[in-house]
Amino acid sequence: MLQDKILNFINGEFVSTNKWFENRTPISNAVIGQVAEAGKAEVDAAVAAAQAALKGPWGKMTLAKRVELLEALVAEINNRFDEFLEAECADTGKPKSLASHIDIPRGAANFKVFADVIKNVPGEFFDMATPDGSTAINYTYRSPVGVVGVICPWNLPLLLMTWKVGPALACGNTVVVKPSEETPRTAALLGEVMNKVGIPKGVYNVVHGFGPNSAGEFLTTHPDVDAITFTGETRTGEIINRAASVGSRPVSLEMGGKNAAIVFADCDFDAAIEGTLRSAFANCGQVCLGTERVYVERPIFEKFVAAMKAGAEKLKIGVPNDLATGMGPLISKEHQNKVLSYFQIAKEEGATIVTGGGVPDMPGELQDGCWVQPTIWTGLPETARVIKEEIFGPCCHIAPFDSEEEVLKKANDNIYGLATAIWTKDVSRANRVAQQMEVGIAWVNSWFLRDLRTAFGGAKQSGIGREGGVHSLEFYTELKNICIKL
Ligand SMILES: NC(=O)c1ccc[n+]([C@@H]2O[C@H](COP(=O)([O-])OP(=O)(O)OC[C@H]3O[C@@H](n4cnc5c(N)ncnc54)[C@H](O)[C@@H]3O)[C@@H](O)[C@H]2O)c1
Ligand SMILES: O=C/C=C/C=C(\O)C(=O)O
Repeated sequence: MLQDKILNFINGEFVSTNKWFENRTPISNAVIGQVAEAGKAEVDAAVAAAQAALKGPWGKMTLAKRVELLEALVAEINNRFDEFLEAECADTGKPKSLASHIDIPRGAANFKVFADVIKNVPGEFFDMATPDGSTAINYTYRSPVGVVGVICPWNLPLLLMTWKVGPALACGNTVVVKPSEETPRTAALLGEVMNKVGIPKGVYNVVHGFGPNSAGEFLTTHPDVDAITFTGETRTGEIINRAASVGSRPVSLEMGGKNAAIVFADCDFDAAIEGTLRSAFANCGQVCLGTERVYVERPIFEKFVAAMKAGAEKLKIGVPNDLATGMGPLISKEHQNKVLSYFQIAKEEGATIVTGGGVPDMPGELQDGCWVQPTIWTGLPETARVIKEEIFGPCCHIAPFDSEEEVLKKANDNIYGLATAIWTKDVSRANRVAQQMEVGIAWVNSWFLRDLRTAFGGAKQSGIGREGGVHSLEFYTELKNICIKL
């Protein structure tokens, strides 16, 4: 059953306020709930609870017990899998077939992987000679950074939130989470799970609201927040980076992308088409790692465009519960307007519209939903805005190329540097191109294939820092060197 009132979660309790905002489902744009917006007072209370928890039972807990609790979280998320699925699909409109494979299982896996990391990570040790002929030993010790402010986007709400809350808790921190105003449900539901498994009060807190002059700003400018981790747009990340600079607090930023796929003529054609269709249209194109620029070696260009067109036109646009649905709606009317404005810009820039470019006909109440067609363009110059700017919708431009040098230059000519997908059977070339791509993540003959122990993050304006596996420890712990003269 979906809740009609979505509350803040502070110090182990669900907290209402006297200011509410609407929770809408993008499949029809209907209001399906009301969310209690946290003001300064609630953010203060959440941060104070998180500070207190650091000094309480959580701070004193053994690593073994913490790991046990994280593993209990995994089990309880899995117990309540269907509720998480329902909540995520209500907020986002994404197909259940997608959320049941990606969003919710990763919500659980994000706790498991960091429980394992923290159990197994070794420290560093150096033995040294001292000037007086004696010796000293140096070893490292990791302490939590403290209260971590977690600011989340709406595209993969539970997945991206737990990708930060998992390592934060594994390392012994406490958190105050600000979910996106578009997708408050799963963060609130996780509060119930925290209580059920016995995570001490104040360790996990959720404050709902917006960015400027709301919970987001109150949280990131709060002097008792010790570190801030953010996923979202680059422009918002810059504001958060400035907020974090007050008090010199550590910040981790996972931001926008304008990712290029590079398809060589020797690729496994069917695999390249399947992967590129997924990377352009999965989650209605609302994946930071998604492909919006495709470069295809000229001998297979026409064939590739035709196969992409056929694949896009086969995608069934529909509601979450329909297992045949291949693509849901965009997140909101505001975002639909943004994406449609780029569809218009593409026309004005002189693009050839291979397929899509508008709003699909939807029946009944779905007419008011935030739908757009999967869209493919060709024929634009590299300077076009739809090739330069992140759109975050189900669309891509496909351009031919003739040489490796040319395609590398084009693919790298962007302010973003998050991810790439390279399609070729030539392993030497794959390695050469991957090394020269200015990105944090390079996939070869795959896309969104995630081993959670690997480093994840962006180059250039796509991010600062890396999270994942032991890399997360760099951000979520304070590394201390202890030197003992013997
Ligand atoms: N690199 C990655 O790992 C990654 C992953 C997912 C999404 N993204 C990016 O996220 C974007 C889509 O998400 P979005 O639209 O929710 O991003 P957004 O930047 O609009 O919002 C993200 C969060 O920041 C909050 N926020 C906004 N202004 C704020 C302020 N002044 N102070 C504090 N908080 C503020 C929002 O309320 C929301 O919770 C895309 O650009 C996408 O590429 C990046
Ligand atoms: O939309 C962005 C997707 C990010 C994915 C991850 O952060 C991940 O898989 O850990």
